[in-house]
Amino acid sequence: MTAQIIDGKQISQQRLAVVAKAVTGRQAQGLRAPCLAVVLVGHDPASAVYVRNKKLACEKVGFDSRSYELPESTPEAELLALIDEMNADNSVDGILVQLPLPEHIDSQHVLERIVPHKDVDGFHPYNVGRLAVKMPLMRPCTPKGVMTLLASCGVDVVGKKAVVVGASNIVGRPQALELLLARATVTICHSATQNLAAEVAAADIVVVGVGIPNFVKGEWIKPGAVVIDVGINRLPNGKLCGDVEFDVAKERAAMITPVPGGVGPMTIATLLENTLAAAQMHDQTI
Ligand SMILES: Nc1nc2c(c(=O)[nH]1)N[C@@H](CN(C=O)c1ccc(C(=O)N[C@@H](CCC(=O)O)C(=O)O)cc1)CN2
Ligand SMILES: [Mg+2]
Repeated sequence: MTAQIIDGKQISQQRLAVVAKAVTGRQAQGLRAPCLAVVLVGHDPASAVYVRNKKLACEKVGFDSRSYELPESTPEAELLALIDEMNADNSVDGILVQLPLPEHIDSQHVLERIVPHKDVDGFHPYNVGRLAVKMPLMRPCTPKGVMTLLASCGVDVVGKKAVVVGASNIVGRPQALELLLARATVTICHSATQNLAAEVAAADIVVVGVGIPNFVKGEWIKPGAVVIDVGINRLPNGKLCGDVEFDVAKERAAMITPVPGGVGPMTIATLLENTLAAAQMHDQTI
């Protein structure tokens, strides 16, 4: 079997077109365009690319965006003060602080400073907690984007055995909560998992986000499984690759996401969907 390659780029463009239409609709009603504030601290080259792509996506759908590019040495207190300003600013609907932050800044402090209704990344413990108690509000973009991909490809998650490899706050943990919300039977694997190959081999749906090239071997994949690769690794030759051994896995899976062009573009489309939702919630409070 050769897998269907899931085209995340195309699906993300369809989602962005829906967001763009909603912006035009808002403006026709006399409402302003949603506004996303993006904060980048330091000069991590990958983060700079992601932030630029987020700003371009905002332009594409007609959002306003504000950009704050702060030096690597920015004190945590200064960043917290900027967040306080944006929290209080009625013209800002969504606030995003690009991760990772420099070592001297406590990321959790920063993420918890954003008011939950402007937390379009869905990283505030309030929003993670809401997802855990089946009352999602702002949902982390990558895991929600994965659920959109699965739904767009007609994958029925209910009752399926889903295995999430990686337990990070950005991907693995919220991904497991999303899959549980969708009524899959979920296993989370991490660095202390005893027999990873056997766990993966039992899965109907595998989502991998560990940040190690080719970490999940193609021969572990159950024939007919759906494989979602969240990893984005830059190889010494400059090429990008995921966390799954793609060439072998694609000969066993029913569907698989490529890297690039799979989950990555969905993360940005979902961020814009969350920002639109934040603006809609904001309309209801004024
Ligand atoms: N505040 C946040 N920080 C980080 C997040 C996040 O969701 N919020 N996730 C990642 C990085 N990320 C978004 O910020 C992200 C990563 C990759 C892509 C993407 O489109 N990738 C492309 C390839 C792009 C390239 O050429 O490098 C793809 O996979 O096709 C979008 C967003 C960590 N930080
Ligand atoms: Mg830190």
